[in-house]
Amino acid sequence: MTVLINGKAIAATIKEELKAQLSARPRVATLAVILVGNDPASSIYVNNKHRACEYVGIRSLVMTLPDSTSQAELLKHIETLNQRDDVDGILVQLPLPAAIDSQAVIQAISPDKDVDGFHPQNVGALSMNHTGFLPCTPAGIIELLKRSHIEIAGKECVVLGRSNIVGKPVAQLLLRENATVTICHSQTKNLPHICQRADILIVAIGKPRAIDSRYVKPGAVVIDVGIHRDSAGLICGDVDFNAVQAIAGAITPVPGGVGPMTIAMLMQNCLIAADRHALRAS
Ligand SMILES: Nc1nc(=O)c2c([nH]1)NC[C@@H]1CN(c3ccc(C(=O)N[C@@H](CCC(=O)O)C(=O)O)cc3)C=[N+]21
Repeated sequence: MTVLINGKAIAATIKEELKAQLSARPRVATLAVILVGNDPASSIYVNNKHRACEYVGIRSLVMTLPDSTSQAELLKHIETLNQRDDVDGILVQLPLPAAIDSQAVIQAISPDKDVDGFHPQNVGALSMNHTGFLPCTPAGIIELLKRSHIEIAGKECVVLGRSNIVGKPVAQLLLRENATVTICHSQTKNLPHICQRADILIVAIGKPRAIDSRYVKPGAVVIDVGIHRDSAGLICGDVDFNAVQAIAGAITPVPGGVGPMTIAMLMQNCLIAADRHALRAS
């Protein structure tokens, strides 16, 4: 019997917990989100984040800037938000227009307000097990495994993809949880063979339905980070769900798997940011 890992339900539980904690704080937490341009997927995600904020009781300020915004203008907005004492967390939705250097933008965000966990200081903190902000998708994956009572310590984990926002940080977090971790990428040889080793397979390659049953050991846990809209308009992941669910021990659906957990972890990071902010001010 394959277990369907219900990220939507687990995320709802976490948001419920955060709502209770936030309501006990004397000061309302505030997240500022900057969206540059009008990519339809980005608009959906930003909207989902805004709705989650409203639900848990975080004040959300969404700043929508035109596609023509210059890097200098964007940096000026970030600097203003860095200085504002009523703003606890700052998120600049990615991807940014090609004319803007995302790395420069990420580095401009105060590490104390970097609720995405993308600033080099927070990336370094993750690899050294220091206090920082964990990136939301990787943190959401670990939380999904823990709340599904899936043991990580000692397990063979294979991560497909080496991006800065998912592959590399989720590998770090799995390592921190005492897994044996292999990271695979576009130049990995014998990919199906290596994936077959995995007790836990994390797929973050950005290719619709690319991973089928040849990559999966019977009974393995499969976590699908991808999100795509196919030619028929259906939302799908990087995993061919219908093919893999027959063989996996547990699997996340898309939608309703990792995506909602990313947002729940963002809400958690906002609470943490607000608490640390209050502590610094006291
Ligand atoms: N600075 C920054 N931080 C991010 O965290 C960030 C980003 N940029 N850029 C894009 C990716 C992607 N991402 C998602 C968030 C929610 C869903 C989500 O809510 N997914 C729903 C369905 C969404 C739908 O209806 O399309 C689900 O999987 O069930 C998906 C993807 C955050 N990202």
